[in-house]
Amino acid sequence: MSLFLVNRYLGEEEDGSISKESRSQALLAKLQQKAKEKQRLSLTEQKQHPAEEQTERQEVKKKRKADKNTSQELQQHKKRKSEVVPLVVLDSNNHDKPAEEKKKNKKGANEKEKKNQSDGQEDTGGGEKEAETENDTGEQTTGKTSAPTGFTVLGGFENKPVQKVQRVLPQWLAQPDVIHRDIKSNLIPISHIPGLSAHLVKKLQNNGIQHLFPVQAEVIPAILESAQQELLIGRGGYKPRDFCVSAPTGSGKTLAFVIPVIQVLMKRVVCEVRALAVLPTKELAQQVCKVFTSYAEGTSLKVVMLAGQKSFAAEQASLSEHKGSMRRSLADIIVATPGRLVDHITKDSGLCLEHLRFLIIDEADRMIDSMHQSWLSHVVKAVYRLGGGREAMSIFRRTEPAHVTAASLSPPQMPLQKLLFSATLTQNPEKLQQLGLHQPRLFSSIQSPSNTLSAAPTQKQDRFDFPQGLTEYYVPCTLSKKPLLILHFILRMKLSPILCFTNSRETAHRLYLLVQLFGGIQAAEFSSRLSPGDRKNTLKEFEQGKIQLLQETLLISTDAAARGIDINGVKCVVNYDAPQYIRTYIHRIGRTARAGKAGLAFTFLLGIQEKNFLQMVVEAGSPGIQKQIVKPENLKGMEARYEQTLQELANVIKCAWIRCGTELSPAGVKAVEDTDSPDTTCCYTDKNSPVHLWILVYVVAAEQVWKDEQKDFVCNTQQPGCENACFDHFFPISQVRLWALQLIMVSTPSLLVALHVAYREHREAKHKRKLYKDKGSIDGGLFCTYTVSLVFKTAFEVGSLLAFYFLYNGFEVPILLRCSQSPCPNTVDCYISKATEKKIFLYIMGCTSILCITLNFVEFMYIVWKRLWNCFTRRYIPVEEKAFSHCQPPVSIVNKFVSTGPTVNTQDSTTQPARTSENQPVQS
Ligand SMILES: Nc1ncnc2c1ncn2[C@@H]1O[C@H](COP(=O)(O)OP(=O)(O)OP(=O)(O)O)[C@@H](O)[C@H]1O
Repeated sequence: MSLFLVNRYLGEEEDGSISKESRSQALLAKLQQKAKEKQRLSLTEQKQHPAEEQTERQEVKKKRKADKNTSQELQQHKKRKSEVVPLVVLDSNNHDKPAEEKKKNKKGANEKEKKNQSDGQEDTGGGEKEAETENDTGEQTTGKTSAPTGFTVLGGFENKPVQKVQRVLPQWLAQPDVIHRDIKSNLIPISHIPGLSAHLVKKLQNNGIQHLFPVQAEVIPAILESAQQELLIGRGGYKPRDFCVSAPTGSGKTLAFVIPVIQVLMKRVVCEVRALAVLPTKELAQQVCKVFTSYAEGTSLKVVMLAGQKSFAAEQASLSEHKGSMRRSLADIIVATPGRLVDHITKDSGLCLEHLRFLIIDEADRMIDSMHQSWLSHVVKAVYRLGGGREAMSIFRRTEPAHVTAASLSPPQMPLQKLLFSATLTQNPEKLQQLGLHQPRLFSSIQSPSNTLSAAPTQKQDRFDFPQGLTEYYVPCTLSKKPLLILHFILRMKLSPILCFTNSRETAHRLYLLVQLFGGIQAAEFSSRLSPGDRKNTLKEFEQGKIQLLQETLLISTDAAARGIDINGVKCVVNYDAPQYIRTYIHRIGRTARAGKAGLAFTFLLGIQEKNFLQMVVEAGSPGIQKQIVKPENLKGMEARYEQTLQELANVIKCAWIRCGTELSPAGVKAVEDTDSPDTTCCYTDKNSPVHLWILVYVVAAEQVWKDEQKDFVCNTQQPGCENACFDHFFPISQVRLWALQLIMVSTPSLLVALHVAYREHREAKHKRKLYKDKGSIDGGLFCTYTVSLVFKTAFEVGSLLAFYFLYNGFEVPILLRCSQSPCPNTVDCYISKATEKKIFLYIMGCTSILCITLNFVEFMYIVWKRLWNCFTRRYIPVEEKAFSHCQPPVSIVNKFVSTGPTVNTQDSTTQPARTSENQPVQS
């Protein structure tokens, strides 16, 4: 019925020069004028066709009457059917007709309306007609035509297409302080940063930092300036503005808040919690806590972490101590995860946030997503806990932020300043609103149309910035080829260390087992399967593996390591499974190309994923993702071994099921592997087992040879004691016992190795995953144990051999011995039984010892040589690898083994290398 269509969004009428008031006045005048015109028109029409109208009215009346009858009938019918609620049909005209008929009517009405307009309103112009046809404004038009005659039509101006609402960002979001994207060419010397304390300058220099990155150079002075009035009040008595920082991954955001917060808090007198950094995961909290601790060293500031790494009680003890009724805070800066933080707040564990000055929210977009946990409201409540009573009058009185008025500003207030950091900060004001920011100021490196007030209305998603040194590729593949591809990347393309992301922990685990069985790669798994402690160790070992240049290193991870984790020296990130969200993609690939370095990111894409993924990446503002096709020939060499590994994996899984009867765990798999494989570390000790068995047989045989030793030692004398003295002289130590002693001594070092191996197995079983390298290799501490054991074994063998030689006159066992020992009266003749047999046995023992010494020596030389060889081959990196490590455009390295087929974008052609010897696989 209503014909007022007021377009609230004035789209094309917008003119920057016209003020809002004048625009609305103009609109009002226009509306009034059009209403008058319409009224005049309808009056004229009424005068022109009074007879027609009369007939029409009668017809309408008749129709209504008929409708009324019908509706009454219907009502009665329905009443009869169910006597529940009487149905009142207000307008049977449309409601009782079938849908199709209604549509027809509508359409007809539309057409009629259009005709009327073209006939009667020639002044509306073609453009409007077009607009009406384009936009299906059926409802409004129907409303217009179905207006019963006899009513005064109000307004009645022509329909306009409904304008799309333009996204107009608040000014602080639309016009941020721009941060340079290129780190390398925008380094700022520390000395150029105003207001940085000497202590921090020295600390930075000690940590090898001479220049600050652009984000640090912008944000640090800004935060320092906002805290110029020390801790109590903001500048000029006002609350300081909150800061939001959006900069690419690896651009140094952590230091951008650590440095100013430390500098501001350094001057505090009483220890109270004044800074709280909230991070989404334990690993991140740990990382940030480490940076805070490092820069707080040498000051009286205390940093405490609340992330569940320690027990709740231990964390509680680290927060405060009580002396009588007095509470003393033990923390100035707290780094926490939201869950644990809320635990401490709600359980009143002694965490006092009443003096909180800085609330740092790192990975802010993720933290906004976790807002349903209402951690922020808990924090805010804890901060403004001081309510009525004595404190209300205090100078430190804090009230929750509300509208700024003269009254609210009159008492000075200790402000709570929020600092938000993220590489993918949302530009959605509704989301940001949840954080209750106070006059926020945005620092951003994004140069997109969204930075202008007339943001593109078609923009479906936020745009983000990508690290400068990053080169992105996608690799079209099939599901079955993915494992082969990752093996190819690591073994043939030598892109190690690789950080490989999967979408689920099951995929991560399966891939990990496969790579382990394939061999030649030091792989580790990082997912929620592991305990936090193990995750920490895994990251550490992965970094160390890279430092030690041990082997090809691969970390297979779920998105647990996608955000914020700073792993030193990751050359290449592989998205084994394509990420579903652009933010996930940006954070994953951001684990490489950090701090201005170069890096590669590969995404394996199935045919079905290609279109959507590429569209998502391009819309997010990627500088360009290139296509790489790995030729099937390049994978051929590995296929046989891969097939074999798949079979092995199937067997291993089967055996694990049979033996363990449980879910396949690395420990279970290892147990099966160890028994199935002939070359295990356990077998180093077991390898000696046949030898020992053989020796045992000897011992038993020797017992037979020597059992009559003293009984059959006969001397030609009656003098008591002489025979004993002579036997002792010629056999100072029983040969059998000496030999047994030799066996014990030689076996002891092997026992040490066995114990070490058992300890490692115990650790792996405890942590339910494989912690050590290949079964056959003696790595880490086991290498030392094994080498020491070899040295000792050899020494014992040599010692026993010498003992035999000197004690038994060079393995001589004569039949007749001449003895003149006391108490023998003179020289007497003594006879040894089975002398020749004993001599032969001694020779065999001697030869066995010599053989063992030789074997030990050869083995020792072999493992030392192997170790040296590994170091040698690793130290001398092939020229092309060196080129890569010196940040040459990584494209050439990629193309060493990757051929480019038909490409999607033109950049591909530039990445195609000439087929030279350099492009051949580097065989180690
Ligand atoms: N001024 C600097 N000079 C040299 N290295 C720096 C500097 N600032 C930071 N770094 C190093 O850069 C790396 C990345 O820094 P940081 O982890 O703070 O990045 P980020 O922006 O927080 O990344 P993300 O968004 O992934 O969390 C770290 O290893 C850090 O030590």
